[in-house]
Amino acid sequence: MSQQIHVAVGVIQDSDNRILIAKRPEHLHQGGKWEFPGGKVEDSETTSQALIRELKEEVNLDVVETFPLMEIHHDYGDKQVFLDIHWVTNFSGEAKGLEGQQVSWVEKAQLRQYEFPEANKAILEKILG
Ligand SMILES: Nc1nc2c([nH]c(=O)n2[C@H]2C[C@H](O)[C@@H](COP(=O)(O)OP(=O)(O)OP(=O)(O)O)O2)c(=O)[nH]1
Ligand SMILES: [Mg+2]
Repeated sequence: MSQQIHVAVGVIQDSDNRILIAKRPEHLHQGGKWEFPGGKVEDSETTSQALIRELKEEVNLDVVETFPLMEIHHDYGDKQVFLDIHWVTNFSGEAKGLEGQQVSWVEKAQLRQYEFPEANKAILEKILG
């Protein structure tokens, strides 16, 4: 039986109400699709510690405050994920793809034009209403 992967995910919104998305490198699971930045929660850390660490490592942002948004369990067949998703509206720094990935600030109304992993459909429903 394969283990579920616990992932801390940030829906990062700036003062113009734009959302930060990043393109997953092709060689990764769900590669080539756009995602909300985040990554695996390590055994030694809380979800919020993981989120702070991942957003610094991946997109160069210093998180100040987060609020729980939703939790999603999804089975991709080859991988089971538990996405622990938080709003991030309070942060500092300039967003940069520090792992070479493309990052983009997108108007909410434009988000549906991007291809996301299947599990993200519920996130889009929630934030777009
Ligand atoms: N970050 C993120 N991951 C997502 C989203 N939607 C979704 O299904 N996932 C899945 C894809 C991956 O299977 C998993 C995240 O794992 P990952 O490999 O990117 O984790 P990581 O950033 O810690 O990367 P790694 O260096 O440990 O490999 O969650 C999303 O919006 N953001
Ligand atoms: Mg990641």
